[in-house]
Amino acid sequence: MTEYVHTAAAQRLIVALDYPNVEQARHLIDTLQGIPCYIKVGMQLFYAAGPEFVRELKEKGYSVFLDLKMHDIPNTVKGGAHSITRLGVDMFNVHAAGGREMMKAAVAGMEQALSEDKALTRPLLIAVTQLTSTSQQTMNEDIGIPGSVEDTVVRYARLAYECGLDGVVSSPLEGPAIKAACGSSFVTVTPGVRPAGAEVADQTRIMTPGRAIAAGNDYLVVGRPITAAIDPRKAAEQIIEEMNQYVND
Ligand SMILES: O=c1ccn([C@@H]2O[C@H](COP(=O)(O)O)[C@@H](O)[C@H]2O)c(=O)[nH]1
Repeated sequence: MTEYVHTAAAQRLIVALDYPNVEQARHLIDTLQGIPCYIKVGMQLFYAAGPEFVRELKEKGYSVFLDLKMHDIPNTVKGGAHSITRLGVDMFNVHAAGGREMMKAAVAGMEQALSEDKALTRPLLIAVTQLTSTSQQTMNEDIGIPGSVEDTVVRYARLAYECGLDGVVSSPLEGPAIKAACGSSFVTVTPGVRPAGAEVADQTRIMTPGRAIAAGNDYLVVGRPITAAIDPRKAAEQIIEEMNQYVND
């Protein structure tokens, strides 16, 4: 089989399968066949389809980000991290707002699963900082966190780093500040990506695919600009081409 033309860029695109059922999700997967992108399964699809669909994606050879954003007491998150790691996903997440003990418990749950089953590969465990739909005003006035979004995101990133996590979810705008604070190998996974002219919808902290990669972010999460496009494959390929201009193969 010939290798996909922009493999290095495609492997840094995470396509969000935000669908209500497996039929629609499978249809998109078929449409994207041959593109070596990451696939993200979030709450909508996981609550409808469960772990079986995650296993199906793994059997098809995809790298899978299970985006369940755990945020609960440490003991519960430890158990959740254990179960998720046993599923064999490549990336999963918790909310940094759950705090130090909760994030350490997530690491412990993951490590327990890895010690029980040596066939498992260690997933990336990342922490959500401030949702990309959250504006400066919302964070200050509704949520009640003072200061700038960037400072809050970096504070959460530092805490996640101290707890042994591999990286964070943030908007692409905060990527450079996170890397400066936590080091270049601390992974940034960035939703809030919109090609020029695309509908912004509920996202508030956004960047184009090219600028997000040029800013040094590791993975770009893209949902509706692909899933809601008239031609999703073409939309994905255009995004990958734009990313590719800033990726060193
Ligand atoms: O801060 C966050 C954390 C997660 N997401 C998820 O990423 C995708 C983005 O989808 P779009 O359609 O491209 O907006 C979606 O699955 C979110 O749950 C996020 O947007 N922001």
